[in-house]
Amino acid sequence: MLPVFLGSAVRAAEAPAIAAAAAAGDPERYIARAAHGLASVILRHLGAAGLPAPEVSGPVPVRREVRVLGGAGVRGRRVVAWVGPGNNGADGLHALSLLAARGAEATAVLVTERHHEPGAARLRAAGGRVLPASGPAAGRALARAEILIDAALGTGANGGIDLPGLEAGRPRVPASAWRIACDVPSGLDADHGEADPSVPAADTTVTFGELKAGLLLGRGRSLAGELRLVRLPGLLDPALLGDPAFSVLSEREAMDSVLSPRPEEHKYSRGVLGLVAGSPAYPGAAVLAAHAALATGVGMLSAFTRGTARLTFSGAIPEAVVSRREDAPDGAAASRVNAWLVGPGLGDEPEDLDAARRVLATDAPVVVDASALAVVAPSAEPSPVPRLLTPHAGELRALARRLGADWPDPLTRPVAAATAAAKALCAVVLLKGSTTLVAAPDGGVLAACSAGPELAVAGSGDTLAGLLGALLATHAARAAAEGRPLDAAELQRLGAAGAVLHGLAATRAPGRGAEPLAAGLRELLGPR
Ligand SMILES: NC(=O)C1=CN([C@@H]2O[C@H](COP(=O)(O)OP(=O)(O)OC[C@H]3O[C@@H](n4cnc5c(N)ncnc54)[C@H](OP(=O)(O)O)[C@@H]3O)[C@@H](O)[C@H]2O)[C@@H](O)CC1
Ligand SMILES: Nc1ncnc2c1ncn2[C@@H]1O[C@H](COP(=O)(O)OP(=O)(O)O)[C@@H](O)[C@H]1O
Repeated sequence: MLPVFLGSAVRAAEAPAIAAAAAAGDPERYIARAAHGLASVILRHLGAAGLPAPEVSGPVPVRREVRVLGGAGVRGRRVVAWVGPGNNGADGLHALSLLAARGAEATAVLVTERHHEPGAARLRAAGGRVLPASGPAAGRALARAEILIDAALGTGANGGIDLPGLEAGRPRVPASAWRIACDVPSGLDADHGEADPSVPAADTTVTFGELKAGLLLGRGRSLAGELRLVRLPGLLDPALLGDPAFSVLSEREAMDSVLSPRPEEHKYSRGVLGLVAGSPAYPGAAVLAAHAALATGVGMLSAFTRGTARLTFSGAIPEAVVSRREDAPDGAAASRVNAWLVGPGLGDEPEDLDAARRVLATDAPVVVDASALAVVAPSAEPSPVPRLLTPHAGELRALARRLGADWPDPLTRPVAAATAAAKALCAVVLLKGSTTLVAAPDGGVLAACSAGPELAVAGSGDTLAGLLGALLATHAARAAAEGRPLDAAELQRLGAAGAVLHGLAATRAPGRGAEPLAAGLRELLGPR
């Protein structure tokens, strides 16, 4: 898991080391190291060697398009940096001088009058140019740029960007230029990912010290592009850094959460999922959830649906045992259920909501999705097995309204919103979005960043719900065999794993829309 911190926490945690370096007569110690990391990422991208490897992480487990420039080597490459007034600009100047020393045609475009003079002097000494943004030479350099480094503002940015040089230069950069942000795209809020329309988008962001939450939340997810982390050992004071805002689950960790059946297992020992879903108005959601559960791997699917949805469901999912809705959760077909999924296409008639309430009153693990969220009530006590709730931002807002809860807004403060809801409801709350956050009642948050916008289709949430139901059922069965219940931490991890797998499945799906996602999941997980 990769920890992610608020940008403001990283900024606070670097202050003592920076002050100490300055007091020791070495004020540029960390700037030089950050610049070395930035230049090294650019050189590697160009297939050029020349700098000893810094601590650069491999790609962060966040779904991105990686842009590759044609050609090889750095010699003669036209690299231009927007350079601002603070240390971010200083990083850019130092990185440019490293590239200039290796033969790049390096140009700093000063977007403010104030800038880091030693960095500018070093760039000139290495053969690079330093130009004011207002002059014609800067315009010409920008118009020919192959690589554009955004070093205008870093974590010291406050308010909207007011950098006339940046504003004027932006339209003149060729669309083909590789845009690389130094630490954060200029003007992006590094805590929450808020950004006004003036924030320039990057293809790649090279960030320093630790990953900043704003790069993964809100607009940051698309503005930051591919992420590279350059660690600067000794820079950050752990006491000031505090706990991560959240941690990103890797693909490997997600894949490892899927249990393979043991040779001696039978359908009941493997895990039975009780599916309370589908209604005459929404028969398809139950089918989508069922396909995803079967693709993830359950021993048996016991579905409880009503009206004409029963026929639709039986026809589509021949291996499921299909019962009447009123038989959940007490009928014979429910006796072996290890975990429940309630909600996809459930409907909101009184009988639908009654069924959801009955399932929530059991002490089996349950995924609560879609309209079943309407029966969730606050709880002072955790149930023996916590619930996994799967709202998107709109559903979480509706839940807060119904309960009269004063939770932060899930769109602008998703980490705080999911955490507040998890605490108030004593449940694991999986807040769906382009970055999906999974909060546990004890306050820890995990994140899944594998999803792309192709998941923004009706029915993809039903697929996620089925996937999550299968993970819960198989793990609950395994835990029961070991004589223990699933705890909140396990449920949270399974929630995050499911969200990561959902995003990965979309990359393997044979077509667009929600229906092919289950095939993508089968392809991803192989026979289980
Ligand atoms: N420190 C280190 O050794 C290390 C730090 N690192 C690097 O330092 C970066 C942080 O540097 P930083 O603290 O100097 O802040 P930075 O983001 O460059 O800008 C602040 C300047 O911009 C100005 N300004 C602010 N908002 C503005 C606006 N809206 N419109 C216009 N101007 C605005 C602001 O002016 P002020 O408002 O204070 O008058 C101030 O002059 C960090 O992101 C990383 O890249 C790495 O090298 C690792 C080691
Ligand atoms: N822009 C996006 N990028 C990545 N994932 C997305 C995006 N939009 C939606 N998703 C994912 O798609 C799913 C949509 O779920 P939901 O809104 O419940 O849809 P439905 O109920 O119609 O099936 C969620 O898992 C969400 O995280």
